[in-house]
Amino acid sequence: MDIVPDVDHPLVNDHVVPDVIDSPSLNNSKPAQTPTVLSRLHLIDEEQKFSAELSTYINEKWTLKDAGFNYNLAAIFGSQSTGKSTLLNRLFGTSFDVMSESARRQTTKGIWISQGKDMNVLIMDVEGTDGRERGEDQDFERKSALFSVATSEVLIVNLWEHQVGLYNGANMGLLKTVFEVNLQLFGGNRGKEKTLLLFVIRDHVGATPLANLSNTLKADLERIWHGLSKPEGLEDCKITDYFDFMFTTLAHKLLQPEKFESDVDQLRLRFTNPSDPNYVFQPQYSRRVPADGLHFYAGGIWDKIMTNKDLDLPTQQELLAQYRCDEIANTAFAVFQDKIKEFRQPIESGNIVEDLGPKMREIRGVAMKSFDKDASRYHAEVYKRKRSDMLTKANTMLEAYFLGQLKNLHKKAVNMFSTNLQQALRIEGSEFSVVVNSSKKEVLDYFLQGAKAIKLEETEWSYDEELYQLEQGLKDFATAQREKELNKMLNSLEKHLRKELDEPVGLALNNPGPGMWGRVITIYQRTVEDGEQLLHKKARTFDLNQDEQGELLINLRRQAWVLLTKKVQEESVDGMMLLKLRNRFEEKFRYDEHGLPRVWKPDDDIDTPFRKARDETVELVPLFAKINTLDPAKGEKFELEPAEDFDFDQSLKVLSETRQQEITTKFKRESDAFYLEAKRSVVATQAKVPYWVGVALVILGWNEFLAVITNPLYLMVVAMVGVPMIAMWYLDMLGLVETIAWKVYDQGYKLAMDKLKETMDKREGEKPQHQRQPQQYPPRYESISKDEGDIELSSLDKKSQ
Ligand SMILES: Nc1nc2c(ncn2[C@@H]2O[C@H](COP(=O)(O)OP(=O)(O)OP(=O)(O)O)[C@@H](O)[C@H]2O)c(=O)[nH]1
Repeated sequence: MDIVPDVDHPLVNDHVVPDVIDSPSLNNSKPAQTPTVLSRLHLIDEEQKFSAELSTYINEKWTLKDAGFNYNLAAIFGSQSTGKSTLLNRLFGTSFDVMSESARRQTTKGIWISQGKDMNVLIMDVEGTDGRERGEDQDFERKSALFSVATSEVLIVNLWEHQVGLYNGANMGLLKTVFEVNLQLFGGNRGKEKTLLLFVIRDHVGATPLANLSNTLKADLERIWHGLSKPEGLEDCKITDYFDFMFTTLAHKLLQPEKFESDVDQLRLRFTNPSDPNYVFQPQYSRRVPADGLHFYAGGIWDKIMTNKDLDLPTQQELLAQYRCDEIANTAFAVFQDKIKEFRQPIESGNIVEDLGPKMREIRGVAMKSFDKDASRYHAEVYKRKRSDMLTKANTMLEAYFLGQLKNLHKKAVNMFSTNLQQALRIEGSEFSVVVNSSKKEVLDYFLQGAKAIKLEETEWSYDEELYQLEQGLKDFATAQREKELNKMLNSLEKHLRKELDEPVGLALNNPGPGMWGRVITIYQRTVEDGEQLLHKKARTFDLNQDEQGELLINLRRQAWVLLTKKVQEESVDGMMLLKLRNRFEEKFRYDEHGLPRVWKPDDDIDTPFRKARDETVELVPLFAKINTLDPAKGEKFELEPAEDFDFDQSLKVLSETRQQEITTKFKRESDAFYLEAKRSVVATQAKVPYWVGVALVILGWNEFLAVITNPLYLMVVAMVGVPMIAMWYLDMLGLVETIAWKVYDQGYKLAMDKLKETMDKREGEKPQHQRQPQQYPPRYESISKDEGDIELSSLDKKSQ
């Protein structure tokens, strides 16, 4: 086999990642005792494909995920088989393939990358330049040079001592390529991003001092630089604008192995010890690519190189920053979203989340911190932009909760206002306007405090609109509440008015007479005065203005008046009127001037007092025709302002002409009963049967008497009819029986006549038209005159006799 491991290494198969390698110690030349896992990656293979595993290696195998900028990247260049891999393995403890001593063939193909042992340094072992294996095709050489310059801070140029000064050697061709691609990459950014070229001169036997060798190399480099065709505007640029140079030598590995080892140890310090005067990873060489973004950045660059597009590093760095910042933001945002989820349910169900402001602030802060930690390493402008995007996005999501909480605060404030108002108004003597103002202040303070607590910094959230809405809402609520309370007050005032009016007015009307309406108006005026005083007292409580007070007073007077007229109407329905008239009539007819009940004697004149009493009573009816509004106190007529739904004149009317007549008629009929009763009481005292009539009755009726008492049937009939008759006679109720009998007779007669008329109509209808006779009916009950209420006194006299 051609390929053998380095003399100090165990066997390493070509392109196979070893599991365990005994790496040399980095601090001294003795081999390390502990086996160490070191993984290398074929970053760009022979097919020029970029490995998709770089990210996995960085994050998992090399544990550089959180290294940020705290890592360095170097690449090694040089002709084939010049001990590049050997040097790297020695320097960094890596496990790159090394060619066997015997067969001088290319071992490194493409680009390999590995982490240095116990250090945050990544090393790229680049395929050696020679042209022998790839023929004259320098394509890959150029591509790999471009890739290495774009990504690495330090380029190690490996060459044998005897190659120094051979201007046309492979190394000089390589360096020319490096210079060209560097100009292509950083042409416009001169001085900003420099690359360090570290020349390692191998197999230095010591005949020519390093200073001479480096001067020769420098001269060659200058010459190459001058020979380059530079881009426009950069014709005068110097090589030192883009490169720093460092030169060192290593002893012959085979001839001076110990010296070789100690040289390597010294050289390693330049890579590992920042305080070393020749420390290579200086900040000016950094490509500013955080470790977690290297896979994207390097992949993007290789992609550009392969597609032969202009490779513009700043753009690449911006692209990287955009990609990574988005990735970082998404990760941070996922955690953020998960955390804020807990607010959703309570806010949507109308609750107020305690400490929402501090909680939102903390969750947002954690998300932004997590973003800042990783993203701040990237392109400053992009980072700033992405940070602002993320903040806006987070604020937008939180704003929904801010607004939701505001709404809930608003609702709660209104509820508090309502409860406070209700409670305060229940307290006796509390003034509405004072209660409203203090409650309003309290709930607005509550709302403002809650709203301020949830307004986060770096937002343009505003609660002004909600505050305005709340103020309006409270105002409307207070107005409605005031209206309600006012109505309540007016209702109780109405009750008060009714109480004040009802009884006195009823009394006044039950004692009808000329001064009746005067008394009623006096009662009304007194009630209104009382009501006005109450209203004035309440006006202060409700903060009523002059206009409102004036309107309420007008309403009060009208209301009292309506209540009064209602009472008058109630008192003047037929039943009440008849009662009033009957009472007055009884007073006059049944009682004497001393107020004692009258007992009529046979010689007494009943007709005259009856007529007088009835006429005087009937005279009262017209009094109820209309309310007389003459105020006795002022001596002038009282009047109320008319309104749309109130007609004062109409309200004065009590009894119409027709109703007056009806009531008069009804009353007259009722009074007849009193007259009859009076008459009957006189007849009863007159009806004394002579004694001989009794004797004659006994003698003449003896046989009949015996026939009756001996015949059970007769006896029963006599008992059934006679006993009730005797009882009624005894109780002086025969008059009533007589009245009923007459009524029954009258109704029976009417029914009979109607039936007869019906039969005759029927018969007449069956006859032909020319045979029909004009109808004649028997006269109705004769004793009822044309004016039904007026019973002829003569006929009444006849009947009573
Ligand atoms: N003379 C001498 N030979 C060395 C030195 N270092 C390594 N070699 C030998 O040089 C040969 C090539 O070594 P590699 O490390 O494979 O060289 P390379 O440059 O990586 O080779 P490619 O990857 O094929 O380009 C091996 O046989 C090594 O033993 C050295 O310092 N001096």
